[in-house]
Amino acid sequence: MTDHVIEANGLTRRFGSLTAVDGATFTMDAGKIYGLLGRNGAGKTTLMQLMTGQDFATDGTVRVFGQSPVENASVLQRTSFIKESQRYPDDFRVKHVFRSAPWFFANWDAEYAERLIDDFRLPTTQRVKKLSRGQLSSIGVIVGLASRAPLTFFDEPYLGLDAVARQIFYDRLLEDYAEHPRTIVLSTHLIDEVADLLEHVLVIDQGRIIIDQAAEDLRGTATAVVGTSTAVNAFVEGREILQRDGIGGLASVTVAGLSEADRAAATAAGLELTAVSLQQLIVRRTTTVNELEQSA
Ligand SMILES: Nc1ncnc2c1ncn2[C@@H]1O[C@H](COP(=O)(O)OP(=O)(O)OP(=O)(O)O)[C@@H](O)[C@H]1O
Repeated sequence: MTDHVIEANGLTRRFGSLTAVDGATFTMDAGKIYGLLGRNGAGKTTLMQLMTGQDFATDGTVRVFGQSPVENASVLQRTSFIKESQRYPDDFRVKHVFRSAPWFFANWDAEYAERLIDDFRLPTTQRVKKLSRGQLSSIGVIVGLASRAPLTFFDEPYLGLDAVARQIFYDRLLEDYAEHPRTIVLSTHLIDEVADLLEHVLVIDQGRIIIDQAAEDLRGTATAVVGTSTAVNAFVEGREILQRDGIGGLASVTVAGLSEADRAAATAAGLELTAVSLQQLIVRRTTTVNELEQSA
């Protein structure tokens, strides 16, 4: 027995000739915040639909709480999936969304939802279809937090949310997670904004999981080496290069995996080493050499 909340094995979803999710094998544990990151069309939403039983795998398996999620009430009652494209009945007002939420979520905390409604300044008597894009997103964020589901997915939850509302979301998420640990999967393009929240990162590119690593370890996997072109080029020779920039006689080259001895050697050679942000790292890992050259 393992305590994996999710176990995917060779999980694959094809749409005709397009493979949206391609042999994904990974696990997710209880009580961790995961980032599911990748470029547009990489397969993030499709993967989340497979994990929440809203779509069927073409090949491979996914087990959620040890079972298949498809039409499985015992799994789905423990899962909250907040989607950017969530639709509500036409005549629904904001308060109706929150009144109906306890039907779907066993752990729903109505008092907490009330507090979040105040934080996000949501007008409860307003019709949902009249809400602004950001207000609609705050409904999803509140439902995701107050549902306290043991497994919560946020798929791009903040379309239209302003910077203040996004910060409220991050703060509440961390506070509530500390009191009620659960598995949270955040899919987003705003990688730098959420970087400090994430404990583990899965990066999907063209349907394949290309990074599956603790965020802490991932941060140390790339370093920019800056200095004179001659010194930088000599140092990076034979290493895995993720990005190369330069101007005049100066160069900045991002390389993978430097040991302590490498770092000491770089410093001794008069080179400067700077950390690469999670966002920069992922951009570099999911950009082809051609695209990098074109953008240089
Ligand atoms: N129902 C479908 N029928 C055909 N193709 C689909 C379907 N759903 C998704 N796709 C395709 O599968 C690929 C992955 O799409 P998906 O929505 O999972 O990407 P994503 O990583 O969530 O992208 P984004 O960040 O832009 O939301 C895309 O090429 C998309 O066009």
